Amino acid sequence: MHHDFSDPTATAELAARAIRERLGIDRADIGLVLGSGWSAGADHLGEIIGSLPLAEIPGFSAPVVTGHGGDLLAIRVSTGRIAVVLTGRTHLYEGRGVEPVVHGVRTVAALGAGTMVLTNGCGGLNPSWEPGTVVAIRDHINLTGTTPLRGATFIDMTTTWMPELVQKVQQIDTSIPTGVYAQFHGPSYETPAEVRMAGIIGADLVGMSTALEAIAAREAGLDLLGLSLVTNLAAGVSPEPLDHAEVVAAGRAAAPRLATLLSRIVVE
Ligand SMILES: Nc1nc2[nH]c(I)nc2c(=O)[nH]1
Repeated sequence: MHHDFSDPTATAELAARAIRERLGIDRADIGLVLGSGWSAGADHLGEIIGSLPLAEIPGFSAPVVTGHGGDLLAIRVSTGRIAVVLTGRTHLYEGRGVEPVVHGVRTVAALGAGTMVLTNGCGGLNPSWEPGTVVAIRDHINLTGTTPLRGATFIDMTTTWMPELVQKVQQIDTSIPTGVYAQFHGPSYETPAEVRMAGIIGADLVGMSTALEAIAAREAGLDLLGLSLVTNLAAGVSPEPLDHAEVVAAGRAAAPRLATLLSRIVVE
């Protein structure tokens, strides 16, 4: 499939055209990326208009993380708005460069959407945030050493994570705290020392996605909301070593609540 990112905007337009033609929609109002643990997030959003394997859309690839959907869904929510849902994402650690990582965000913008919801699974630094805790991202720290921006694109990042959308989430569910998300390159999890560093520089969450997508969303002028599912305590926060089975179990247990939360955010 098409993986020419010499002109990322043109590739996003190609992807948007393929989605319009194949799914019979002329635009989208909101885009969502479903990260680890959020796969049920699309279940109650509305009537599925159609779906496409990501690998069939220009610029996208099948996810390398098994168990992650790998489709793009178009859904008509009850208000008549169109949601485009990406049930998989490309991570920086796949070594394809930064453009494929943010291609989903740019494609959603090319479809005319005004809002982007990025969800992810992550490690938590706060010991009281048990696996299954949902945290609304209020700011991020990009520790990847790269960026999707090229040239003199000095964009302001002050309100990258739209405060009004964070407030909306907290009105929907007052138990949801806010936090600062730090993106590491991955694919290794952090060492305890790296987790301590992340805490010292102000992070509450550590992950391997989302910050680069947020930069692209800011560049595209999308209103952005980020929701993290704490699937594990970050390395060193608890004496237990990281256990992938625990990550999967925490995501599965939280799934019904996440689906309800997303549907209320999208519809209200
Ligand atoms: N970097 C990082 N990414 C993650 N993704 C998940 I799920 N848990 C973690 C974690 O503890 N650290």
